[in-house]
Amino acid sequence: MTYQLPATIASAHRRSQSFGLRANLRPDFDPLSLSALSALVEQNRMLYSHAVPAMETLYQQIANTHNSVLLTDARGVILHSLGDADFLEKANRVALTPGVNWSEESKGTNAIGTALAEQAPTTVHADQHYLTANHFLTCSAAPIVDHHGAVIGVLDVSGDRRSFHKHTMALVRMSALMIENHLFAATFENAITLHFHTRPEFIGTLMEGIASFTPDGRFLAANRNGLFQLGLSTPALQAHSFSSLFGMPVSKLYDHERSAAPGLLDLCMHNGVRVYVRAELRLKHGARRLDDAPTLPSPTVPKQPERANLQALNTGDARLAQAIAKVDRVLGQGVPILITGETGTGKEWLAQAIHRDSPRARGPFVALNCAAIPEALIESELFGYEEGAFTGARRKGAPGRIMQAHGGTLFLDEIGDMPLALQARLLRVLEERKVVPLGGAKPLAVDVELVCATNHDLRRRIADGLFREDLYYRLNGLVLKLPPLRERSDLDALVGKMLDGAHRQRRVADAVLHLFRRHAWPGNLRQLATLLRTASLMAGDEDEIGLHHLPDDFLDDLDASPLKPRPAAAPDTKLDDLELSAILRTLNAHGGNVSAAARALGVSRNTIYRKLSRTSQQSPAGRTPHP
Ligand SMILES: Nc1ncnc2c1ncn2[C@@H]1O[C@H](COP(=O)(O)OP(=O)(O)OP(=O)(O)O)[C@@H](O)[C@H]1O
Repeated sequence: MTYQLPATIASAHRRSQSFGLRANLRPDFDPLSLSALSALVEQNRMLYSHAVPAMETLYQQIANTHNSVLLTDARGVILHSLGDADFLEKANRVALTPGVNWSEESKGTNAIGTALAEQAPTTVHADQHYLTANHFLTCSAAPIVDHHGAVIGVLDVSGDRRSFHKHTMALVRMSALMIENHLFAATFENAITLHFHTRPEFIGTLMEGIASFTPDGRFLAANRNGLFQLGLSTPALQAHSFSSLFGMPVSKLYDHERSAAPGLLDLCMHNGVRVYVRAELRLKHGARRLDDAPTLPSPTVPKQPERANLQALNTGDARLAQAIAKVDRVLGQGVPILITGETGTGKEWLAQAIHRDSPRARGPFVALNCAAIPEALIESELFGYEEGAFTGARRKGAPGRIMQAHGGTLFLDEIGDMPLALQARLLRVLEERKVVPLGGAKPLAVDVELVCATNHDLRRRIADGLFREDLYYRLNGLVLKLPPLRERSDLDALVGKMLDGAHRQRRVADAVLHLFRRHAWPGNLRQLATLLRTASLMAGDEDEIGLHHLPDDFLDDLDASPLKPRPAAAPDTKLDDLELSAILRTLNAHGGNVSAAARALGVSRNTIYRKLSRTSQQSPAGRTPHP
C-alpha cells in the first residue's frame, strides 16, 4: 500500500538524501566520550538543570509504556535520557542514547533532527523515519527556545511504534513550554517580571504571558505566550517600555506592589486588550541571594510601629480583628504561626501581611505550596541540592526554598499535604535551624520565620496517621482560624475594598448586596473577588454593578444552593424561600434583567427589590453558619 507522506516528512526525506545518507545505513555507535559529554552538559547547564525536573515529571506520566524522554542540545546531541529499562535497551541498539547526534545530517528524518530543521514540534512515526533501522520507533519532539526566541535544545519522547499515543505530542509541547518558562524566570535577576493573561484563572499556568522589564521599566524579553498576547515581535518590543505596553507608569506599579495586599492588576495593553497582571519584583536591593545567606538581617532594622498591612485586612469582622490582634503580640518573636481556614479565605494574603509588618519585611518572603508540586520534587525544592546530587551529570546545585527564605519568612501553604517522610526532615530543620541539601554533607545555618497554612483539620490527619504530632506542636505556636466569608460580618466593607483596587470607582446596587449576604460562598474571598472582577467588566461604562451584570452561573448557584438559614423566629420561612427561588430563577432566565423578570412574573420591579431585600434583612450576614 502506498500513502502520501506529510509535506514536512517529504521535505525532510529530500534533505536526508541531499546529505548523502542511505536508508540502510547502520546506526552510529560512536557516541561522545563520557568526559566530552560532561563538558557538553556543563555548556548547557541552564537548559539541563531546568529541563531535568520537567523530564522527570513527564516521565512519570508515561512510565511503563515502552517510552523514553530525551533532551538534546541545539545541534541534536542527546544530553540526557530517562526511560523504561526494556525500551532503553532497544533504544541502545539504534544509538538513541546520551552523547549521540540525532540531527538530520546524521540520522536523516527523525523527530529530533526534523524538529530542529523545521524549528517546530514534529512527530515522526515508524517508517516515516529515513533510516530503516529506526522504523520501530515513534517519536514526538518539540524545540525549546530561550528568551531571545533562539532554539537551545529539543525535548523528545521516543517509544516503540506500537506504543504510539496521540496525546504524547501535547505532553511534550507542554513540558517544553514549562522548561522555557522556568528558564525565563531564572534569566533576569534584577527585573520586574509580569505574569499576564486576559483571564485571571490562567495566571500561573502554562498559558500565561511572561514579560520582563528593567527596574526603570525598559522592555527586556517576553516568553512565547507573552509575545503572542502583546502581538509584537521581540525586535519591535525593544522600542517599548512597561508604560507604553501596559498604559501605567512604572512608579504606579511600585506603589501597587507596596500596598497592603497587592492583588492582580487590571490593565489595558497598547492594543486595547484588557489583561490581568501579577507583578513580581526581583530587585537587587530587595532580593537576597544565597551568596549573602550567612549574614542575618541587621538587628538595627527598626521595628515598624504600625501594622499597616495587617490593619488593611481588618475590614470590621470581629473574629478577624481578634486574629490580627493576636498576630500583633507575637510578631518578630520567632513564634511559628499556623493559619487554618477553608480554601480562599485569605490565608496567603494574611501570611504576606504578617511578613510585611514584621521586622523581617526587608528580607525575602518565600512561599511553597506543598500540594501543588509533585511529591518527588518537594524534597529538592525545599532543601535544595548540592552539585552532583543527581546521577548522570554534573548538575549544578541549587538552594532550596528554606535557604532562599533566610533572613525572611518561609510560607508553607497546604502543609497538611506534605508527605510524611519530609515532615521528619522539616522537623529536624526547625529544631536544629540547619539545612543539609540533597547530596550534601555540610549543614548550613538558616534563620527563617515560619508561617504555615492548611485547610485540613491537622488533628484529624494526626489521628489518621498522615501528619506527625511532633511537627504539629512545632508549627502551632499561634493558631489563627480565618472565618469563611458566609460567616463574616464585614461583607459590604470587603466588597468596597475589592472594588477600590479596580481602575474605575463603582458602586454595587443594594439588590446585589442583598444577594451576596444570602449566598453561602463556597469559594470564599477568591470567589467574591473573581465575581466582582467579572461584574465590573460587564458593567463597562456604568457606575453601578446591578443584578444584570452578575454572571449567569452565579445566579444559577444561588438558585441551586440552599441559602443561609434565617433565624428560627422568622415567619413564613418556607413560603419566602419558594418565592425567592422563583424570583432568582426568573432573573436568571432573563440574564439578571430586573425589568424583564418583573414583567414575566407580573409584578413591579420594586416588588422584586423589596422581596430580595426583605429576605436578606431577615438573615443578617454572620448570624448562622451555613451547614
Ligand atoms: N483581605 C482581602 N481583601 C481583598 N481580597 C482578598 C483578601 N484576602 C484574599 N483576597 C482575595 O482572595 C483570593 C484568595 O486569597 P488567598 O490566596 O490568600 O486564600 P487562601 O486561603 O490562601 O486560599 P487556598 O486555601 O486556596 O490556598 C486572593 O487572590 C484575593 O483575590
